[in-house]
Amino acid sequence: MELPNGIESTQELLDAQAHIMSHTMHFINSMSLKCAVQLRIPDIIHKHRKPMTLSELTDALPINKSKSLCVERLMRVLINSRFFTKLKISEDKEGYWLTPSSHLLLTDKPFSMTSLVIAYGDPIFTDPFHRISEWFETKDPTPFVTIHGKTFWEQAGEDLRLNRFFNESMASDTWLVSSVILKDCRHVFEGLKSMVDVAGGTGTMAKAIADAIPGLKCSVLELPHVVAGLEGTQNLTFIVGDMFESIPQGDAVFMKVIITIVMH
Ligand SMILES: C[S@@+](CC[C@H](N)C(=O)[O-])C[C@H]1O[C@@H](n2cnc3c(N)ncnc32)[C@H](O)[C@@H]1O
Repeated sequence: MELPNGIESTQELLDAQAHIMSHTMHFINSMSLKCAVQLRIPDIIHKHRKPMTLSELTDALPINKSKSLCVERLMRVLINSRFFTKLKISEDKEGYWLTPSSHLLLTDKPFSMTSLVIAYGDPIFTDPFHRISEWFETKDPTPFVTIHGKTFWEQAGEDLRLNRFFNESMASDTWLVSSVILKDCRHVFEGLKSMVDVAGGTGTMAKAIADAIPGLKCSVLELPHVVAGLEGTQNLTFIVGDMFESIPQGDAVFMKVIITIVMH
């Protein structure tokens, strides 16, 4: 067998093929994760309170039972990506159990990331990634604009569903991050009198910081559709504006998930 140019051994040939296959199929990991959240597999296993066998899990799932064999395949993908683990129940039985990551996929629990998984797995986010090469040929600022003819933020301003689920998913992420920041980096905010959270979403971070630091007044600069109907408090103010036009004065400026997402 003649090896292609640039490949020196059969092993290198097979490694290169596996490498390409792995990256080509990688989207299956994201979609399997989304499916697990939609089917509430973490909740079902958690509610069972002990490792769950394949047949117990299949019975508990709201699925067409003719698909039960595929549950095993789905769980295999999810175990491989460390969302679940398999534990021995008895000599000849194993059961699925949660990992630290799947504890964050329980609904209605602190730090739940389910809304983020669903939001980022939505076609509104994934479709533009199918069109990146086409976007490179245009002058459009993002692939989202190539598909929808407007920026993501403009679209969210017109589409209530998108606005709601995006804001919710950001708030859930921020809930977790704000807890860690206030636990480990509280000293950064101490002594400040005012702080502006630029593009601060629905104010989850600013509220957490303002509540934790006495004497600190926080404001959130945001687009109108994000803060419509939200009311501030004595130490939290919502300001409608465009961060590319002006940023209100403050002792400190806070930005989370802005530089890479909004600045282009
Ligand atoms: C990825 S989200 C991050 C939200 C928040 N910082 C968080 O981490 O939860 C980006 C935010 O930027 C806001 N945004 C986008 N363009 C903006 C602009 N020109 N001026 C102010 N806010 C903007 C969006 O409405 C959105 O809430």
